[in-house]
Amino acid sequence: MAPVSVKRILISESVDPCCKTILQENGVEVTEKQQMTKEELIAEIQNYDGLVVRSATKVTADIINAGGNLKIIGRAGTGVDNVDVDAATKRGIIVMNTPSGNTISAAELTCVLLMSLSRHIPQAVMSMKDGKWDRKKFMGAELYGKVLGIVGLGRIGKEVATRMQSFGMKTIGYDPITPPEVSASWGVEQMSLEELWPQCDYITVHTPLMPSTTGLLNDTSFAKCKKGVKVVNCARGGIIDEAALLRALESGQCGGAGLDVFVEEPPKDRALVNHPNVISCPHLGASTKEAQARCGKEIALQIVDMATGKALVGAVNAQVLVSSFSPDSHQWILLGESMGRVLKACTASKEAYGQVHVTALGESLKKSTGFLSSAAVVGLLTEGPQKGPNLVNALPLAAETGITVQADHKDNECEACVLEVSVNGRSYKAVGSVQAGVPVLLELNGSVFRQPVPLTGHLLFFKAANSTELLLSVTGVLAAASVELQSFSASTACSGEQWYCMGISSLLGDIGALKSLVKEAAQLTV
Ligand SMILES: NC(=O)c1ccc[n+]([C@@H]2O[C@H](COP(=O)([O-])OP(=O)(O)OC[C@H]3O[C@@H](n4cnc5c(N)ncnc54)[C@H](O)[C@@H]3O)[C@@H](O)[C@H]2O)c1
Ligand SMILES: O=C(O)[C@H](O)COP(=O)(O)O
Repeated sequence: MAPVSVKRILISESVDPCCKTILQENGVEVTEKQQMTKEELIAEIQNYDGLVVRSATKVTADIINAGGNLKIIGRAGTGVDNVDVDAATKRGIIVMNTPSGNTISAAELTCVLLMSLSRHIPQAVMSMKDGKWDRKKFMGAELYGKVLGIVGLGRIGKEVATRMQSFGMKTIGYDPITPPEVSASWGVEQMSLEELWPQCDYITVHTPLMPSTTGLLNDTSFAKCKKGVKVVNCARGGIIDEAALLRALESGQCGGAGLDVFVEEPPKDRALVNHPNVISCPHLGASTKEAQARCGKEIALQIVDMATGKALVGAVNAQVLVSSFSPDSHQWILLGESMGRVLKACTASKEAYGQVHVTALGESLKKSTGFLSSAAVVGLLTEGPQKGPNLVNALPLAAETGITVQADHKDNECEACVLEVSVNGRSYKAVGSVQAGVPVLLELNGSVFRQPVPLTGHLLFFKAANSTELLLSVTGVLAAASVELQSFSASTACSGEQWYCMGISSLLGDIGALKSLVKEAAQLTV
């Protein structure tokens, strides 16, 4: 992919100083401004190409839309639920995170909360500070031999499991994606949630917050648990329904809760925090020197790699772009975009495309179907030289305008890209390739060019019946408009007509001057 120009970055939260240093060492101007109000951020964001946040900055659609130059939102951490990723994608902005930088710290805090719950450590500490010596009140229970249910067996879930196994806990779990044989290899037996709830002495959740995980532990699931079950939420507020948790604590169905995260942070409603069987932290899972140093460094390096076109790591909304960072991909992206623009010009379509079908031919393009189809859609949807769609938002924009995009790959001796579009029941087709590092057009609507057409500069396409006078007349029109002919290519005849392409020094002021000479004509700059 072409490097994304990132010159100015705003860091809106307390991110490790190494982030700023790395960005500055790579020529990026960095401004740090913390605790801005939403209005202040909206006013400020237009001055930046990038924004780096942790979890406290709510990067809402109105902030994203105010960022006219924004190209990248970097999350120095894991959860991106504070970023409106859909709004960013629509605006063509890459969102990236550093998902493994704080895994160990979050897992360790989870283990600390589990241990604290078993021995009432925070309550005992407070009682000591109060001058008491209460040995009876804080009778605990061993973790040894107890069952720990882990909901969400990703990075943190796995680290929690292996650590708590060393205390002799039996670890069971549930995850819809992690295969049971994988979790079994690190000692977690998977089962359905229905089977899991009644077996657990402790439950800890490690999923992202999304509709399917909101309220995972609720009145119904608490009712299925052992009486006195203890729960930990070090993932996101709301995965354990807060009102249901309070009810379960009050009834004794839940024997204790360790909470690092809340639906509202800081929580205005203090009922849970103040409950005697709740121990809580102000979202400290990632607050270690090591985690912050990792996340700060990783997000800075990821942004630098993206901006220099080296690699795309950690993007959560632009998977299709990952393979576009290989050294050869740049010219193929240009090809896809140029072919889209050629078909757009030659169909002169003011009507929406119904279907777009991109076929990547040849072994080496096997992983390129994603970015080739996005690039072709960029070309088809681009309206002029102004900032238009890009590889991040092309497919969502196509879907929004009712265009169906299909992409596939076929084995072929030579590498090529075939782009077919349908407009109003008519089909148009272009075939192109990259030859000697230059994107070229090989075929247009069934007519094969005798010489590949380099897709660069100002191009004039026209279709007409072959005749010697035709070319003289067309060059006459060019000369009259002081336009120089720079290259020429003609296709083989298809149904008695041929496509011609001329490289020209500038676009014709009035392409209508060719009207009486040709059947179809289009010009564009690529
Ligand atoms: N408290 C903190 O400071 C802190 C620090 C780091 C991460 N986190 C949070 O911890 C959570 C987990 O982080 P991670 O790095 O392990 O993420 P991860 O992506 O590695 O793992 C999440 C797992 O949840 C699973 N999952 C998704 N839907 C599920 C469902 N309905 N039921 C069960 N499992 C489901 C996924 O398949 C995945 O395996 C995230 O929400 C993250 O934001 C909090
Ligand atoms: O998802 C995360 O990475 C954690 O919740 C940490 O958030 P923080 O960076 O705001 O501490």
